Amino acid sequence: MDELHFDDVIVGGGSAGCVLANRLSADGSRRVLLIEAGMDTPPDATPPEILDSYPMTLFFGDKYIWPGLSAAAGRNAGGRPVVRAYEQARVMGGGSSINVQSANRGLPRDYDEWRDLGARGWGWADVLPYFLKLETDLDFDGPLHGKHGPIPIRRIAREEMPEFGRAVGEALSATGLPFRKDQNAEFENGIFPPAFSNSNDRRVSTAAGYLDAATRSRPNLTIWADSVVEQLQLNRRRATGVVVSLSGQKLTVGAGRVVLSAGALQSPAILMRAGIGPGAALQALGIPTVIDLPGVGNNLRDHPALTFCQYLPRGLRLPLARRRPNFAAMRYSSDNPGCDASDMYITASARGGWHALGTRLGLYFLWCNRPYSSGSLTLAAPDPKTYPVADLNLLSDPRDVERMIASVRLLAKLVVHPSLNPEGGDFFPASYSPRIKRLSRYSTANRIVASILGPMLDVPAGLRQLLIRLVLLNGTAFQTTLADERALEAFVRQSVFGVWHPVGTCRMGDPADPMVVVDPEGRVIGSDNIFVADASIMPRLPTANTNIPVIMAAEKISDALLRQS
Ligand SMILES: Cc1cc2nc3c(=O)[nH]c(=O)nc-3n(C[C@H](O)[C@H](O)[C@H](O)COP(=O)(O)OP(=O)(O)OC[C@H]3O[C@@H](n4cnc5c(N)ncnc54)[C@H](O)[C@@H]3O)c2cc1C
Repeated sequence: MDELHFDDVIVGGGSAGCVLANRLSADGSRRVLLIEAGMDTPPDATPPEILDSYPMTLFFGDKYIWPGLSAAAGRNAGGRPVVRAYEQARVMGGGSSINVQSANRGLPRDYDEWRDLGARGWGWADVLPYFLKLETDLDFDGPLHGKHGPIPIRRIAREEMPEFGRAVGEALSATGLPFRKDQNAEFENGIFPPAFSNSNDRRVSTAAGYLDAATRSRPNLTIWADSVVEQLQLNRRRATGVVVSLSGQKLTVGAGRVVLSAGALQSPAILMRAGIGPGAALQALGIPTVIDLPGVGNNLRDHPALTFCQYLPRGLRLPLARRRPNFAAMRYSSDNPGCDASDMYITASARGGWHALGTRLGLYFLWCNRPYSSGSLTLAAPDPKTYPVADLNLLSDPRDVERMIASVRLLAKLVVHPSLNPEGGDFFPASYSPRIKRLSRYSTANRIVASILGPMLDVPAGLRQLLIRLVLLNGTAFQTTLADERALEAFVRQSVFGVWHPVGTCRMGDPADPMVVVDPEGRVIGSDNIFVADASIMPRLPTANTNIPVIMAAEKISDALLRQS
């Protein structure tokens, strides 16, 4: 056998790719190659910032992301796309190595919806065994929890909450929603302690959980890091291999099967460059169509989100030594006509940044968990070095913008609570504007700037609010925006961004549906041996962050691939 030939070539060692590498190589008769563009994170040499329970420094630097990647998020007042940086992982473990570690499954109705949209065999009863398989829940057991999987999941009990956790719980409970304990098994609305893929206050990525030392020592598993797949090679509808760029050298690797796990932006781009996608658009770029699949790149979805900060009185601040700052999550219903229940989500953290400014600020994420808007991903050029064009097209559906506006109002009302800080002027949008992003990067210069700005916030409220307005808000108090319907809508449209959950660009479903890209086993429609297993295949967003659903999907497709071997 040719030395550079593998039975399974997995493209992308992210949240999904590491799962596939483990599960497929468990069959000792198959030679498996995992190729990751970013650096490796072996068990004994994982950088401390990746292990850190506090992740915010990771994605405000270029080391572990695709530098310069951007996406159109909302539209400005003139209807023009607002293009913003869109951080996506480039490191072993992918998103699971840099994300916030929130570990949510979503709701049973999400997967029943996938099934009803044509993804046969992906209803809640079908996917639950894979949610159980992937986890070791450190807090709960019973029929809805796994105890033996590679990803540990834990929460911080209310009794162990620092003062901020208790205060924010009290503030959110003004909604009348009950406190609940387990967002992965209680499917009603409520205020939950967030669940995290984390053990002993250390991140457990899929690289850590699935590519442990024992798995890495399997003789039939080869792992190439710092290696970029530039091309999928085809003979008609069959993949024969991939072209890899490795330290400036190009290498061709033969493959019995190719599994694309390069994420929702890159997997469809790899397909399109190989001639699998919307025929007319490919031809316009001079790419001959091999399989005309109009759904490739279509159906790009993310949860529309906004972020806010609140100045915290001294007693609510979290010492930097306590790493994990997230203490509450609220799942609730907008009650907007025509919208599903449990469609909105708010999380609260006791730290707005890693520096002296951030430690004085609480951070609130607000997002719509059941958006109706969808966008698209297109190729700008056939060249693999040119990023695809991502248009999240957030808020194109009026129901999405209406719900975001109402939720901003709700959050602004809830947090101005005596247990937190009753001063309305101390609550203001962060929304990761370019200015806030620059200040969030981990650097000595920012440490110095923040160590000057931070203590300046501890002045009397009037002065502080003036400072916030002038330095962070371009002059206009947020309360003025809140009081003006049109200004608030313009703010929401301008500031909305995706919460790093792109999905749907290689939608899974019924092969008879012309917009479907992969069948329920992950096989690209019309191809012999090309599969997609990552966030791209999701027909719709789950009512949750996407990492745990991606791992579940990778487990399920691994099973299907093993059955075919
Ligand atoms: C900043 C951030 C915060 C997030 N927070 C959370 C959270 O708290 N909880 C949660 O559930 N979800 C979160 N998410 C989302 C979640 O992490 C993703 O949905 C998930 O990681 C996607 O998994 P994936 O396997 O589809 O893609 P990825 O994990 O992105 O993996 C794709 C991998 O493929 C590699 N790759 C791409 N192209 C090539 C190529 N041509 N050659 C070789 N390798 C390639 C990439 O480098 C990457 O490592 C977050 C994501 C980000 C980016």
